[in-house]
Amino acid sequence: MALNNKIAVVTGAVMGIGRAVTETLLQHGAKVALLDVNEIAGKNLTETLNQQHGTGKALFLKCDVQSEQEIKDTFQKTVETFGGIDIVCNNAGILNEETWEKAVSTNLMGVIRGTYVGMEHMNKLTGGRGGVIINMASMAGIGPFPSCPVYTATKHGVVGFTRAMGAASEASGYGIRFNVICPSFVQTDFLANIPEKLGRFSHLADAAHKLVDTLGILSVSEVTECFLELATDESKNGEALVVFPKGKTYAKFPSVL
Ligand SMILES: NC(=O)C1=CN([C@@H]2O[C@H](COP(=O)(O)OP(=O)(O)OC[C@H]3O[C@@H](n4cnc5c(N)ncnc54)[C@H](O)[C@@H]3O)[C@@H](O)[C@H]2O)C=CC1
Ligand SMILES: CC/C=C\C[C@H](O)/C=C/C=C\C=C\C=C\C(=O)[C@@H](O)C/C=C\CCC(=O)O
Repeated sequence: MALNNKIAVVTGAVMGIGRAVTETLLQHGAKVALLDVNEIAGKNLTETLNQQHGTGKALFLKCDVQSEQEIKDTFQKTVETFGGIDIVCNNAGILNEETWEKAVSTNLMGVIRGTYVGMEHMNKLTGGRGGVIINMASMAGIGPFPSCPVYTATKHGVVGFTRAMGAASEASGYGIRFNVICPSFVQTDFLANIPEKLGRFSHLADAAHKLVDTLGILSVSEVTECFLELATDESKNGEALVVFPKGKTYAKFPSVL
């Protein structure tokens, strides 16, 4: 699928990986709705992006992915402004083992909300034109990360949900592909103040930092390369693409059948 003239929604679009995904989409000729809780930075970024890529290519919409109503309203506004939705990147996520219910609501339920509302506009069976939904998980969605069990659970949930949605789409004819990216550590503000974010597991922060040293740190562009591959390659559906500094690989899962 070529990205030129496609319409995309990115959650958590103002910083880090979401911002890089947004910039990549714009560079490839797509129009992007940037959804984020950070209104001031979001508006400033969008002004800059419109100067770089052309007026009206980027649209900032304040949205907390914890709110189904805000997701519905902002996706609707995207459709009214740009004329449809072809690509959704459910990227917004936090690490906080203390306020763990917020982490579940943001990382897992936010992805499910964004997926289901996105489908209302994209599903070919209900008048949409199909497209691709790419969710942001983590390597912690593949293996257990002892210092952050709830974060691990949310990311395992995102991987399982996305794979199941890929299979459901194929079986139902939605015309939407569903894929998930599982990066190891990425150079963003997300990695700041890790011990504070681990709550009752802050005593395991040193082990987490050692893992960062062992695995190394990815640049956001290494993640956007994965995004581009999963967005443009029409053969990819229900895939989990794991990326770490050594390279990227499609995850293989044991079959229970
Ligand atoms: N940085 C890393 O090492 C890794 C990050 N990830 C995942 O990638 C995604 C993005 O992470 P980063 O860019 O590193 O984080 P970041 O902290 O740099 O940026 C997150 C963005 O999401 C927004 N956001 C947070 N809560 C939100 C909410 N409830 N609704 C809407 N927007 C919200 C923030 O305002 C910010 O713009 C997350 O899902 C994270 O779990 C996955 C693997 C590694
Ligand atoms: C502290 C969390 C910071 C960032 C989270 C982000 O999503 C990045 C995750 C990157 C790597 C994930 C690693 C997953 C680890 C596993 O698969 C484990 O099974 C490895 C085993 C031990 C880890 C060492 C430890 O923490 O004790």
